[in-house]
Amino acid sequence: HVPDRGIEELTSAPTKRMEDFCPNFDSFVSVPRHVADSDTCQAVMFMFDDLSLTKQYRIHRTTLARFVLLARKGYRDPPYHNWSHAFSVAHFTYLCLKNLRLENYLTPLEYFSFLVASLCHDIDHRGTNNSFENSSGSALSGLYSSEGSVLERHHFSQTVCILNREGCNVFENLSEKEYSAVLDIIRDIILATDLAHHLKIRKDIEAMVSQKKFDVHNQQHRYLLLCLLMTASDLSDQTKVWKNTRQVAKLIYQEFFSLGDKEKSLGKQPAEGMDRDKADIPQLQVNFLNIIAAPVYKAMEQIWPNECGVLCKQIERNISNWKTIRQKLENKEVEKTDRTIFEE
Ligand SMILES: Cc1nc2ccc(C(=O)N[C@]34C[C@H]5C[C@H](C[C@H](C5)C3)C4)cc2n2c(-c3ccccc3Cl)nnc12
Ligand SMILES: [Mg+2]
Ligand SMILES: [Zn+2]
Repeated sequence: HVPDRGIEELTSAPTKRMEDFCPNFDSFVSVPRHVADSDTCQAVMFMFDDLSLTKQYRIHRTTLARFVLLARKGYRDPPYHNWSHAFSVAHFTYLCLKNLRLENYLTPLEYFSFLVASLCHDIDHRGTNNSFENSSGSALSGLYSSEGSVLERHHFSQTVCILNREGCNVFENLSEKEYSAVLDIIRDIILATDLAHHLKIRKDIEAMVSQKKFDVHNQQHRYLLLCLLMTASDLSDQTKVWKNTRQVAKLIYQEFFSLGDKEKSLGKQPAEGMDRDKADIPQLQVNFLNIIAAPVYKAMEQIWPNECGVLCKQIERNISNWKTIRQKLENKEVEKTDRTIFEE
């Protein structure tokens, strides 16, 4: 049951203008985690309106409100993979749609699906990971382990359930054919958020962006671009100011270490990055940012040098900050405690 109070508030006249949500709301320098939790659903409605999606696809306000509220309700409350993450990912997608002129790179249905998929890409996340789902023989792995990307298939399935709910389908005015195309695009985008999948295709992405060969008529090129941009949105906390990056790392390792504790209680040895007794967080983050995150935004910079330079610069600053913390720990200048790593 969707909270009616929410629908009333969301469908009545908007109480906030863009700048009221957070400073520079439509610029890459803005920090969506600074938007008040009580304003996030209204801010999502604003994004659909501001991108003219509400008008273009004739989405009733109550339908959009119900959809956003149900998406929010679909998220649980683990330290990181919660509604705040979903909102900040959808916000980065909005920034890309708005600042990178994606109407010139994607079809209208891909453009629309990208924002919807971003909002729903982690629905019903349990704070676990695919390796845990498979090794614990969970219900989700029973359903999806033969295809892989167990969690991501579940997030997609939950998204379809929301769209099938009475009065919640933001795609209700599309034809049968368009709706089926949209579901395929949303599935591809959500499956692309499995980092193991990203690692498999990133050579193809780099080949496409390096020779400035992007061909908007090439369906495979548009698919690779959507995968790149979705991963960029999923990791976008790393392109923000250091305090945000550091705070997010704290949440991620809270989630990782709780999972590691759970694996230990099941008599399993967690991976080093999930083991609170072994993980060297500054080192792990320097590696993650250098090997996985930075190349994502460098690939974007090859297509949009003027707009994405700021993202690459901020990632470099954040890497350098992790290196400074690592150096202090190595020099034994400071104790290796959460305070040192996450608060100083
Ligand atoms: C800051 C930051 N650090 C992160 C450090 C590590 C990993 C991580 O999953 N590593 C890998 C390392 C190899 C190859 C694959 C599969 C597994 C084996 C596990 C990935 C993710 C991290 N991450 C994410 C994120 C993105 C998508 C899903 C879940 C998450 Cl948590 N978003 N932000 C961050
Ligand atoms: Mg995910
Ligand atoms: Zn995510």
